[in-house]
Amino acid sequence: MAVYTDVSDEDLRAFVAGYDLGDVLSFKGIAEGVENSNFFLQTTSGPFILTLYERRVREEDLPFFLGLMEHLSARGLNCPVPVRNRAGMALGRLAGRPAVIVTFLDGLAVKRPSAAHCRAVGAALARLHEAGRDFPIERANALSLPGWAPLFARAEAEADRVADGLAGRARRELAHLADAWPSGLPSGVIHADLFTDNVFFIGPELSGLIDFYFACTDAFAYDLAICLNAWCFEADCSFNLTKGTAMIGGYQSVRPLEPAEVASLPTLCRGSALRFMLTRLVDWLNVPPGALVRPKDPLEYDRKLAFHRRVETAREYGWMAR
Ligand SMILES: Nc1ncnc2c1ncn2[C@@H]1O[C@H](COP(=O)(O)OP(=O)(O)O)[C@@H](O)[C@H]1O
Ligand SMILES: N[C@@H](CCOP(=O)(O)O)C(=O)O
Repeated sequence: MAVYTDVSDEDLRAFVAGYDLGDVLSFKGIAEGVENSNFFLQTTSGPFILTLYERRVREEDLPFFLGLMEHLSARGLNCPVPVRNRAGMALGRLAGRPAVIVTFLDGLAVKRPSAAHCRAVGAALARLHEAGRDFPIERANALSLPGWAPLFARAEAEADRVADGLAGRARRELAHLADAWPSGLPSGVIHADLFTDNVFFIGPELSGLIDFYFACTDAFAYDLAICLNAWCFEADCSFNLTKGTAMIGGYQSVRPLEPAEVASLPTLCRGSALRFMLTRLVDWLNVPPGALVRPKDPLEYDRKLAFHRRVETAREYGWMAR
């Protein structure tokens, strides 16, 4: 359960009184999430989500995240939108943290995605990329190639305590990616964390996307690689080509990939796998005392990385430039 910061009833009521949301009916911490403290807030106006921004979120990035949700929603993408208080402000402060109330999205995350889910996610990702094209703010990806070595440095000394040889594998991967990382690919706003817990479905239909707090400006194909890693592997970390093909097909039904993007996918998948292995490793080794959080397994991404190392080209995956 990701609740790093407690909120007293008194503070909550005073905070909500600044909005036109009526009275608080119930308020409880949410048993999912890793990054921020999230609460389900029911008022006489309906359900909302209250988020207190924690450790990785820099306050200067909040206008990007909040503006992006408003921008995407205005272009027809179903995502939460920040609620403004009576002073017209979306961003407030609660329990010493930056805090925002956003609209509640109906739907459920899928635990075991099918190829049809993967296709729908691919299409939604491409729609997000298209809808973000005219978003006026840029935000560099702090968790791309230049960010990985400093991240690794925070975990290197203890990595082999988590798995034999992990430090060496990460070191070699960093060196490989420093040489092989592509540049000049089509870029724009990417979600950068579109995992299964951040996509909602109602029945078979994709109903909405949440959690834009890693969103940034980077290569569109890198976002697709993040999704391939998150959605198209089975529990035993074997890659499911049917799901991967469905996801890429869904993406291309909205935004055709350029040949250079297809050719770069294997490297982007390696980079994305290393990125999530490293953030999970750092989190695994640094759970804040008293935090209610279930850190995610870094070794899942070590295994995905091992798969990608064995498969070198888009042709070997069965991904052909179309
Ligand atoms: N707008 C929303 N509507 C409905 N549920 C939400 C919404 N935002 C967050 N949640 C719930 O809260 C959980 C954690 O949110 P998330 O943004 O993924 O947190 P974190 O950024 O801390 O990882 C989600 O898995 C979902 O269950
Ligand atoms: N998706 C990341 C962790 C970030 O958590 P989220 O709840 O914001 O998706 C991972 O799986 O490592």
